[in-house]
Amino acid sequence: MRDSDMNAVARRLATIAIEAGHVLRRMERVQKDATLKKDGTPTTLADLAAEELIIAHLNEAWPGIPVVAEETASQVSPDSFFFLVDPLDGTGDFIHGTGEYSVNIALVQGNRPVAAVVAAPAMRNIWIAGTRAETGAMPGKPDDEIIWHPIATRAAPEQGLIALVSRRHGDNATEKCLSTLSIGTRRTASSALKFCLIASGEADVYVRCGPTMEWDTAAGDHILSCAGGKVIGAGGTHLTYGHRDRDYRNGPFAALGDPALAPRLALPVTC
Ligand SMILES: Nc1ncnc2c1ncn2[C@@H]1O[C@H](COP(=O)(O)O)[C@@H](OP(=O)(O)O)[C@H]1O
Ligand SMILES: [Mg+2]
Repeated sequence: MRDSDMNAVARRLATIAIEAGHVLRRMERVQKDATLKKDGTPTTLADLAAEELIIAHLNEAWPGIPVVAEETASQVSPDSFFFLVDPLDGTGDFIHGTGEYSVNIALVQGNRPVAAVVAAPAMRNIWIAGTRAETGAMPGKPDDEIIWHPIATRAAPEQGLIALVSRRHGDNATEKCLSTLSIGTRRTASSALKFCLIASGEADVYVRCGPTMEWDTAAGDHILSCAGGKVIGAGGTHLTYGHRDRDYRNGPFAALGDPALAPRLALPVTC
């Protein structure tokens, strides 16, 4: 695949995420019974239904590219290209009805994402990136045309940064890290929406020192990076993907709208 194709790939990923989003919306009122996985996070029949649909569509569109998806990750190995899929990021929010859940799909080449979609079906928003980052309103029907608008991050203000924090998962290391920045406002948000809000210039920083998985971050990382931001791990380097050896766990990271904030942060090396 060529670089120039990635915007087309992102649009195709959007149609798949929208269809999965329609499945999730239909199941919102009826499928809230959760089972807890080994890591203590919940999963529902809706996670499984959306994942099955996404894998089928990805296999049809790009046969031969492995799909590493949250609920079935152990059955697949990454290759030079592979997809990372979270069919329902923010399952807790899906269950509790806040609407702040998302469908995340990223195409990874080597160890970095090259095309991505984050769709928030209940909020009716969608974000994509190939080589450029764009947003649109989620259509009522999967085939309806989307009007895409370019997005960009904002320069960090000297004082009064807007920080996004997880609604459900906080920890002391994250708080310590945030205390080194001049945070003016804290807003809670769930799932990969946090990356997209920063990519759209609505917030400045999201620090996460507690556990997350590669499928939670790859799509948001790429959208934010294409919008002018950066997602860094300890040492200020980009996050990398495809680490089957560590069961696709991320280390601590910070998502920044303005990469100039990076030297002000001291992330711990492990979660
Ligand atoms: N103990 C843990 N181990 C691994 N991942 C965890 C975790 N606690 C939370 N997460 C991740 O955090 C995500 C939710 O993020 P947020 O708190 O920002 O909404 C979950 O997404 P899922 O709902 O897809 O499982 C899950 O992947
Ligand atoms: Mg999930």
